[in-house]
Amino acid sequence: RPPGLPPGRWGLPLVGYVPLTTRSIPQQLADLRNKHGDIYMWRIGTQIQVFLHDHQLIKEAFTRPEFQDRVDFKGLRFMDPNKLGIIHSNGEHWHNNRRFTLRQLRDLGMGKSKLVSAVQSQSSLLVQELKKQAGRPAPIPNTLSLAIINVIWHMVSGKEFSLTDPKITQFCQLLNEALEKLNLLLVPDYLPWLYSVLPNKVIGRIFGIDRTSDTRNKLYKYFIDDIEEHQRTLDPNNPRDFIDGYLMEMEGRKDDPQSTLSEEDLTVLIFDLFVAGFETTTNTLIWITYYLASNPQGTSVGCSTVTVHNSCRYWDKPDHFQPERWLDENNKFTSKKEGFIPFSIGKRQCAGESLARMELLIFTTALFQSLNFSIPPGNTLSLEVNPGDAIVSLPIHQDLIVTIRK
Ligand code: HEM
Repeated sequence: RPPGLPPGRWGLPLVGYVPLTTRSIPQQLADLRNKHGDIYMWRIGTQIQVFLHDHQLIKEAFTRPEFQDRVDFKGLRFMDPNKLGIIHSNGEHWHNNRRFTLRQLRDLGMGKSKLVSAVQSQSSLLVQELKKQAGRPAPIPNTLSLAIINVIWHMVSGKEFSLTDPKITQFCQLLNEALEKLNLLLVPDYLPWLYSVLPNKVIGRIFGIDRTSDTRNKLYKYFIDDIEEHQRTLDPNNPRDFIDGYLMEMEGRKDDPQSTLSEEDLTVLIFDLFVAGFETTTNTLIWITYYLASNPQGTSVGCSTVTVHNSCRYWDKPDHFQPERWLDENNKFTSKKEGFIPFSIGKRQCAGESLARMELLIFTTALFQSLNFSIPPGNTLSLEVNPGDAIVSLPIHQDLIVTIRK
């Protein structure tokens, strides 16, 4: 064990600390925090992972350049071999794409933009769909995922799919498949000695790398088709969307040897926007319906997924649903609070925060203006995190009853 490490879980040689428990990852992190304090480590496989649990500490660390680069996960290279786009890129390449993405998201989502109208129309379609299941126990329909996908499509390429178009259903399935496989794909990165005992081909087969590449190629096909169509129809005096913006920037810098812009990079960047913006927003909305179904008096809620959000240091009764904690002394809503960092802090903080906040506001308002959500009689609703996922805090899929508001 190297010196200077914080306390925590070390575990066995080669495999590290493997938790033999049904407790979810956030619950285990909370246990570790209670035992070891604000900084501790967990050796997962042979990789040492250090966790920080204090708002100020996180801020101090994540705003420093040393914490800006992504870990070089081999598993993720199967998704994106050249580390393009924004999520896996580093250095100048990442910096350029991040600046471009933030600017585009700001310009496309401003004021009463077409993007705001797209979010409003997708939320109305979802409400109509939910009305069809009024009065009977049923899970939140897949339409929610399709609506969130459509918002990102709209931003990226100025259009959206009809919800009955089989192309969007297939796209949604592919995206879910790619996201589900991410956990498995990363396993060999935590057990790197596997590469010296097994041929790459066998590792590829066991950990789903082959199948993930296939899923990735099918998803990329959607983006490549759209990029080609935009190249044919681009009017530089009237940029329509994210793709047009990128193509114009690429053209403007075509003689610049420092430029990192390319069609391939744009394809990965679009994929990254879906990876980062789909599951997060969809599941936050599902959590909102669950919390409101369990607490019919409630008015608004922010979904917290990390241990800081459950720390008594910042929150009185952190595990209680208390929407009034978001009101200041003058009863005014306040969205910024010490101990609330759902979009992270610092250099890598969420690039889509403004879009996500706009979507959450419009969808939540549309849903709760027309509908009530409740727990089916005789059932209980679990607000536990689905233990199967380590990356996003997924809710467990359960039935709710939708009632139409008079
Ligand atoms: C409720 C919804 C969302 C939540 C809670 C959320 C949260 C986060 C968090 C915590 C990170 C930092 C991850 C890290 O440590 O590297 C992140 C990164 C990112 N998010 Fe979001 N996000 C949401 C929605 C969105 C949306 C709608 C988009 C855009 C379509 C988006 C785009 C991104 C991108 C591009 C990054 C990577 C930034 C980089 O590596 O520089 N997110 N998000």
